[in-house]
Amino acid sequence: MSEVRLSARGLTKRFGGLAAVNDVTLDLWRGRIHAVIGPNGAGKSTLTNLLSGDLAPTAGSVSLAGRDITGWSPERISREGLGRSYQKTNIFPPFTVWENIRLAAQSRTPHAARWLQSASRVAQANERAERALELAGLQARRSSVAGASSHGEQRQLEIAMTLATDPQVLLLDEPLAGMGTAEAQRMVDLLLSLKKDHAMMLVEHDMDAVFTLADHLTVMVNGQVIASGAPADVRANPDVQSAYLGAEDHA
Ligand SMILES: Nc1ncnc2c1ncn2[C@@H]1O[C@H](COP(=O)(O)OP(=O)(O)OP(=O)(O)O)[C@@H](O)[C@H]1O
Repeated sequence: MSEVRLSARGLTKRFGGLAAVNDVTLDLWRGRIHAVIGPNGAGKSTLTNLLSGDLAPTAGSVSLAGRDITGWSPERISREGLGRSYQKTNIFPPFTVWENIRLAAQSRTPHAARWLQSASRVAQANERAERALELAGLQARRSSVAGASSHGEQRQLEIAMTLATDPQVLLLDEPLAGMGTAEAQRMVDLLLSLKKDHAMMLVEHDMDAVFTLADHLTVMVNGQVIASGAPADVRANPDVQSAYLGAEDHA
């Protein structure tokens, strides 16, 4: 059965006089992909930063698995089960694919415990890394130098590094950016395969991918949610068509 893993209520972020995110309420459910779309400057990245703890909200609250995490640091939120990938690749290019994933798995260990790495902690990190490598379909690339991998493989690696922290919730910021058709299809398949065990929020400009992947679609314009619901209903909404497409023309 689906369950809410992450909830935002009345989330607002002001930068001076600008409300970059204005009273946004949304739920992320395990087993569902929730896509957030909107023209440039709509507030999608700011919303993602508020959910991950990279920004503190001006107003509103966020809860993860029923626990209020408003104002927590990104590291603490990550340890609590939220994984986030960034628009720009975050990998260590000279290291191998495996080493990158292994480092990400280790980052899950609290700082204080890293000096006292017991054999069981090392084994747990190795297990998480192994599982993430497999989930992301990167077994064949295990020993490749990350920086020498294709753009698509680097984005896959980033997802694997996020998975290595064992998240319940995944926030994915434009995972298909800069990909060719074949790479994009591989990423779509990967995201679909991760849906069952995760609650996922996807910020993406590739509309074909959005309509293939999304179970729920939210449209933002000027910091506000103008529509949210089943993708077919949202697509047919005249407000979305005029506001979103109208704004996109001027983006
Ligand atoms: N740190 C900041 N200081 C001031 N204004 C900001 C800051 N970050 C974002 N903004 C403004 O907030 C608004 C929303 O920006 P945001 O990057 O969240 O939009 P977006 O929907 O992610 O856009 P894009 O699709 O281009 O990534 C924009 O007007 C932007 O200029």
